[in-house]
Amino acid sequence: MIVGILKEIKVLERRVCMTPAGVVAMVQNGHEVVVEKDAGAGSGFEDALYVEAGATILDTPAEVYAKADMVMHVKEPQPSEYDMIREGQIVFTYLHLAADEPQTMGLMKSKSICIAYETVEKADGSLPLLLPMSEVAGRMATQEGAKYLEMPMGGRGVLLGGVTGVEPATVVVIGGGVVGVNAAKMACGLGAKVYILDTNLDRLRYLDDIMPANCYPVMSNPSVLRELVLQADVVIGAVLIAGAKAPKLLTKDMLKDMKDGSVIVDVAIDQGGCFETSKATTHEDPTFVVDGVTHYCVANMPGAVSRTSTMALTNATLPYALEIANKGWKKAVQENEALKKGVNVVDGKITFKGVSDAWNLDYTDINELI
Ligand SMILES: NC(=O)C1=CN([C@@H]2O[C@H](COP(=O)(O)OP(=O)(O)OC[C@H]3O[C@@H](n4cnc5c(N)ncnc54)[C@H](O)[C@@H]3O)[C@@H](O)[C@H]2O)C=CC1
Ligand SMILES: CC(=O)C(=O)O
Repeated sequence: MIVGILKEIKVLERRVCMTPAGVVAMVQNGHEVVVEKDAGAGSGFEDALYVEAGATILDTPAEVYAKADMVMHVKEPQPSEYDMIREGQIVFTYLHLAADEPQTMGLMKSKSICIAYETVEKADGSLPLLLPMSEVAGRMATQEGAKYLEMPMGGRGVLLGGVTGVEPATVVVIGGGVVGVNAAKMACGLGAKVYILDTNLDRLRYLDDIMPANCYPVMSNPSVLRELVLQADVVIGAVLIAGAKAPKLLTKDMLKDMKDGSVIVDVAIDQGGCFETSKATTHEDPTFVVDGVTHYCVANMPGAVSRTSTMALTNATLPYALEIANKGWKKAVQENEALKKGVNVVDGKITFKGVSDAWNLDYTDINELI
């Protein structure tokens, strides 16, 4: 198979979807790899390293789309790319289609096979290709919260951990999954008072066992949330209903009673966001203020720490990319249930329920197509 590695084009997105080490593995398995010029430069992987690994460098995305059987990205294809995608081509990347109607339509029209990293799901419910970026985004969420609490950044001038004789900040994390735990771990390590909310009692029990003493796992419901966000200096949104739009948990009404200069970080923005006032921002202009509360809503947070993220992401995606390349998408999906859950669009048909529900489109069971 010919595998195409595209350069990211979202604002200040510097990750790349395959390291030179990944190219070596592809080539060893008998595949040809074409890499768009400078695709890895933002993560410290120059073109020469890809050539040494056995890849060919192409100048433009159009050439990569024209040549490859499977194209890989980190972020979703942008509108300028929809018409370059060929019928029957495999597109393997983050898609987040339940939050992006134009992209859903663009990919349906392309008649390609679109496999979303974020909906690949193992039998235990874990999301192996979302997990590494959730670890990064969770850890970053606390850093961003701490940064925007500083007075020169428009915050209320509170140090997350406090100091001797002065109480620490209160951090409320909504969602106790991978993002939530990583955010809470960082906030606890810095000495904040941390509440972590989830609706899954087993998960809360687990968090109660493993988290440090300054972390309080709490059952999430609207009245508890209202009470806690009023005390909060930082609120981190980290809920997920896999592949579906995020529920709006922090309402406009709650927001207006929050402390002036407090910060909310909506990590779930890639699934539409879990705060009513959220709208996606970019690394170029990451924040905006509503009712005195700073909103940080960057949909590709890990892009800011591109080298760490590229390595963490490709550690997870490479085995799946190799399986698709080695077997072809149909056989790979027939033999790997986790990968099957990643298939969102096939030949113009939506095969992921969360996406068809989000846009009122017909749903086709993937088993009818393989
Ligand atoms: N903005 C960015 O750059 C990035 C965003 N993300 C996003 O972060 C979100 C969270 O991802 P993960 O932590 O990996 O998911 P996860 O599945 O590990 O955790 C989600 C948690 O939310 C909980 N939950 C669901 N509904 C809830 C509710 N109403 N109240 C409280 N908790 C609730 C679930 O029980 C689960 O424990 C996803 O939307 C993911 O796509 C992930 C990485 C990067
Ligand atoms: C999860 C995701 O969309 C990202 O890492 O950008």
